[in-house]
Amino acid sequence: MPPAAETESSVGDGSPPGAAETARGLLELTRPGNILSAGILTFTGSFVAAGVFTTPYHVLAAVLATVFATGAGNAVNDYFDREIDMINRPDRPIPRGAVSARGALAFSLVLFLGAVVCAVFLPVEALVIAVVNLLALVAYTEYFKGLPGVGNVVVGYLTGSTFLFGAAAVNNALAPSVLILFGLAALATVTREIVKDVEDIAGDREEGLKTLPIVVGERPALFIGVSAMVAAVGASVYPYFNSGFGLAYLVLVIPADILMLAACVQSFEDPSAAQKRIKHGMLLATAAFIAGRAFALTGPVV
Ligand SMILES: CC(C)=CCC/C(C)=C/CC/C(C)=C/CC/C(C)=C/COC[C@H](O)COP(=O)(O)O
Ligand SMILES: CC(C)=CCC/C(C)=C/CC/C(C)=C/CC/C(C)=C/COP(=O)(O)OP(=O)(O)O
Ligand SMILES: [Mg+2]
Repeated sequence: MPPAAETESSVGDGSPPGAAETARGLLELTRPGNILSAGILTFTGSFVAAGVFTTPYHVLAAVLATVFATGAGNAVNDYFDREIDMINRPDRPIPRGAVSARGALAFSLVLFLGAVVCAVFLPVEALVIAVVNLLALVAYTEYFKGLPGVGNVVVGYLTGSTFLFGAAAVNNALAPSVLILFGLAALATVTREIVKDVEDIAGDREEGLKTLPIVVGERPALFIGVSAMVAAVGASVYPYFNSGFGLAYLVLVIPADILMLAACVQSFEDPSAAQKRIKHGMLLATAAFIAGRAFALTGPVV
């Protein structure tokens, strides 16, 4: 398999991409849907932890830091994954020649710098989370992704940490309602990451990665993933009964739970469709968190 272009980029006919193709490729490297979702998760963490914001500029800085960090993590992941993606995802910007490997790396470094610039304005507890997360994002692909289950847990922590980060920006990172949202997002993300590893097993095996499905087998790995999702679904009623989230939360989170559990069953036959359906359920659950806090039962959310 010819290596992805390191310094020069060229599209299908060998000609260099135009400026528009390169710009589209750079935007695509950030995975815009993910950076938007991640920013919403951080905002939700602040919203759940503080309700009406006493420090709106800290919330804005935290949301922007999350957007930059997520974009940087996605871009540097595609840089390190450029050989695997020649097999698994040839349509991505680097393997298709829209962006050179070196260009993607430089772009990710600029985004990492943007995250740091935003994070330095935050309270120290939020700054600590940002530093840990940025180091984890740089190290993920090279050091954690190829270790069975470890990479899945790292991505699960990073996703769930957005709630902690938003809450830390308003000096309330350890609110029980925030901690439960962290756990729900982390567990559900671990499940989706395992399903994605089953989907990507061919390219990962060719690159010598020891992902969970490669080490323990696809079905045992999926059973581990389903167990994590069952635990998350079971815990998803906690915010309604113990944190003061209103009925609007249940009305939205129950369909989300059903959708994600159904996707887990589907993952044994069609992991590609299943991982996408899990993501849809996650987005519906995010709406449940926001609605639950917005229409909270009388009294504070704890
Ligand atoms: C049981 C229950 C109620 C769970 C709630 C789960 C929840 C709200 C999860 C939040 C997930 C979410 C909206 C994540 C968006 C932010 C993000 C960047 C996630 C990390 O994604 C890593 C993934 O490998 C990227 O792959 P892809 O999505 O295919 O680009
Ligand atoms: C709160 C702060 C400051 C940071 C958090 C940033 C967030 C939300 C990170 C979420 C996880 C994330 C974006 C990880 C980046 C690496 C990544 C894309 C992992 C999954 O990649 P692969 O395992 O290679 O799978 P694909 O490339 O096929 O998606
Ligand atoms: Mg990748």
